[in-house]
Amino acid sequence: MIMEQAGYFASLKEKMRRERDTALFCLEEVDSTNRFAKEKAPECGKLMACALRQTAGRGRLGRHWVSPEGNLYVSFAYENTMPPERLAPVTLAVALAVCDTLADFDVPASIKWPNDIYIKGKKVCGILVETVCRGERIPYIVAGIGINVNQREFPAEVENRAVSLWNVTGKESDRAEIAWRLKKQMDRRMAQFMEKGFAAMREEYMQHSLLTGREVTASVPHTVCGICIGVSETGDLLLEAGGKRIPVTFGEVTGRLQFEGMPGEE
Ligand SMILES: O=C(O)CCCC[C@@H]1SC[C@@H]2NC(=O)N[C@@H]21
Repeated sequence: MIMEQAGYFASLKEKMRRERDTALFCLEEVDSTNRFAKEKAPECGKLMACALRQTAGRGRLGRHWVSPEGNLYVSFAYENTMPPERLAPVTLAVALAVCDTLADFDVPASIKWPNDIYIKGKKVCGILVETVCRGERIPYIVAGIGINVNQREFPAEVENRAVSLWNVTGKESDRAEIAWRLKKQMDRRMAQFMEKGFAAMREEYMQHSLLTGREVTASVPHTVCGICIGVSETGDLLLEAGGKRIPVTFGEVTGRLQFEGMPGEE
């Protein structure tokens, strides 16, 4: 039984009362908060949609995001002012907003490029950014964020890869407080991104980068194995292999992630 559930939405609504520029939706159950936010954005503009559970949560690369009660499932819609060709690294800005939020609760976390959030070598949060398109234009961006908060146990097939805040802190966390902080950090990072682009936050991203200095394998789409030397000003992952610098713009990267010395790592 998750004790904080009873007050979650009431407390979030209270905190959001003065945020008049953002429409808030608190949903007991929805297929996907991202799908919901994409549908509502043209009518409502800036919005925040939270759900207790999702029946068809969407993950990256067409995967399913299993969404039991106890965790945070939230999507934000923002009006986009960035030209489409400069928009790709917005997903990295969202990852930074999640790290900023977890830091507010004294939980240091790392980013596995492009936008998976890790604590102690295990994934605590997934991010899926989608767009609302009108012809050539992209009027809205939807950033969907799933944070494992009060889930205590994971299915056997993912338990060595997934972690929750409960696993890390040993206590229940207040989702309303986390959602509220996340909203503030998202507003800040999205404004920074729209105004100055990813280059303005690249250094901070690098400080959270889980892969830098590690050997990683990327599918670009052919498989490349190299040492990660960081992230470019346009948000590409940079690998060094065979004396060459190889930018990776999209796809899956893998590497040995349970190692020492990174923020939030053991
Ligand atoms: O790591 C991933 O594959 C991304 C997972 C993103 C999950 C979140 S939960 C809230 C929002 N709604 C969705 O349907 N997906 C995102």
